Amino acid sequence: MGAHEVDVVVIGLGVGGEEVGGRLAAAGLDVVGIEDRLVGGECPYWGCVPTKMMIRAANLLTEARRVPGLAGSAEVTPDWAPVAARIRDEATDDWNDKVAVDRFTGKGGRFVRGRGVLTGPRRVRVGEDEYTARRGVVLATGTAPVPPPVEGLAGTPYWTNREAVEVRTLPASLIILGGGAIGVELAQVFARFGVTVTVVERSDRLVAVEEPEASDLADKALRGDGIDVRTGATTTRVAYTDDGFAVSLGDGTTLRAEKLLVAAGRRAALDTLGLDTVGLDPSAHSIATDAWMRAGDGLWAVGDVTGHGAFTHMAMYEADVAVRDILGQGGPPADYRAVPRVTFTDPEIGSVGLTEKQARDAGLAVTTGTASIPSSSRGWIHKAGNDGFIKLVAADGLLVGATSAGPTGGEVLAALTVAIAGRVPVAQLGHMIWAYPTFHRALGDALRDLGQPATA
Ligand SMILES: Cc1cc2nc3c(=O)[nH]c(=O)nc-3n(C[C@H](O)[C@H](O)[C@H](O)COP(=O)(O)OP(=O)(O)OC[C@H]3O[C@@H](n4cnc5c(N)ncnc54)[C@H](O)[C@@H]3O)c2cc1C
Ligand SMILES: NC(=O)c1ccc[n+]([C@@H]2O[C@H](COP(=O)([O-])OP(=O)(O)OC[C@H]3O[C@@H](n4cnc5c(N)ncnc54)[C@H](O)[C@@H]3O)[C@@H](O)[C@H]2O)c1
Repeated sequence: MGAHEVDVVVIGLGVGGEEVGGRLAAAGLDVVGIEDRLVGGECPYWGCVPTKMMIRAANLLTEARRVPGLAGSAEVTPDWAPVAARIRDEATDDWNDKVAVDRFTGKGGRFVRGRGVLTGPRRVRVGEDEYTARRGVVLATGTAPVPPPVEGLAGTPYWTNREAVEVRTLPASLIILGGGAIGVELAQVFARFGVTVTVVERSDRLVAVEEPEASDLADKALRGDGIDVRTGATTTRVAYTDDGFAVSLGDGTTLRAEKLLVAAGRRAALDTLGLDTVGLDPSAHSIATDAWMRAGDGLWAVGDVTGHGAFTHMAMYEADVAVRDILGQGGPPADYRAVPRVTFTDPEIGSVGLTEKQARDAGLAVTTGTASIPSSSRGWIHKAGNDGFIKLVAADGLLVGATSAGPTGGEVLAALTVAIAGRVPVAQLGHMIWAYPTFHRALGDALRDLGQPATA
């Protein structure tokens, strides 16, 4: 057992922890970074990066299928092998983090592979070693999938996003429990590669955290890909035999498939972190932080564990705030008014800030404006695959939320994010020049619908 004194200990070197640890080490602090799995975290190995490679491949297939009527003919033969190879060779190094560990130690950080546990204020144990951190400890331990409490599910070989990303040979059929971001993105990927997919969603709509119009669009898109979408569905039982999975629903239906993917939400695993030793609640859903990501004296938390939105850009943002606080560099504290998020279905669903309902529930005097992408100039030109819309939510002359769905919905979202973050008056947005014929020019239509005299 060794006792060590350092400046900062970072527990969890995923997206947020690697950013904090690397930057503090590069600034000259004595930093120990602890990671029990792979440095880089969920995003590069089982999350954003490989799933977006899968989506890129699936969308290529669909674009080729849209050739007839627009550009001739195309014969499309899906093959998962190049996708599986790309995930192994280009994204994950076959789930080896040597490059990431070297990146961290190259900045001067000291790396420890193991499970870090708080043992008191500014104190962390990993294996036989105990670290005292002069400046403090940063918690960046992310989230893990939560299997729903469905009879028979535990103990079956169901997939999480891990197995879905690692698959080499596609199953013939797949049931997905959960129609949130993971569920809808992966449903479309596998369906486009020829897998028979059923999505079972407990609430009455897909991507239920988004605007109802976005849920309708996702529903239409998934059904258009031949996916069997069951919303408002209660899963009562799961059984597994050599023939595969049988999922019983509350309406008496039994669904069968070769594989079952559970994408029913994720949660921070806080109960084994030793939070009680620093006066925090180990049974909490997330770690409460102030605007400088402080969770206590000499204690910071960043990324998924803070519960501000499980996104890589959020982990990076909060990492930056924490680093500036630890180094005493000042600058703006965390501001969550303009958090963008993109569900990478085809069409992409981007959103920022509040939904209409959230804004009304907050007591704001809300007005909305919408525009249809297929009726915009660019949408009409685009034709096949042009579905989408823009919805603006305004109050007191400012945008407080927006959704941008369409072929490049996530990219169009950038303008709306700037407008909300920069508090650009909607009157000013109405007089802006939007390039013709871009997808983002439909913002002018939505502003007109909002009552702004947008340039025609
Ligand atoms: C399938 C999928 C697709 C996604 N797609 C997107 C996307 O397109 N865009 C987007 O913005 N976000 C996406 N996300 C979310 C994104 O991956 C996360 O928001 C991001 O990884 C959060 O970073 P983090 O540092 O908070 O946590 P993580 O990346 O989860 O890292 C936490 C790390 O802490 C380690 N750890 C935990 N406990 C301990 C301990 N006690 N000791 C030592 N180490 C510990 C873990 O092993 C892990 O490596 C996706 C997620 C999934 C699952
Ligand atoms: N593009 C992106 O940015 C992206 C992509 C994937 C994941 N993520 C992040 O990862 C997080 C986790 O993703 P997720 O999709 O697992 O969670 P989620 O919380 O977004 O969605 C889970 C869904 O499962 C449903 N559900 C829960 N229990 C169920 C049950 N028993 N039967 C049927 N449905 C059930 C919920 O109603 C919900 O709609 C997301 O919230 C997101 O922040 C982001």
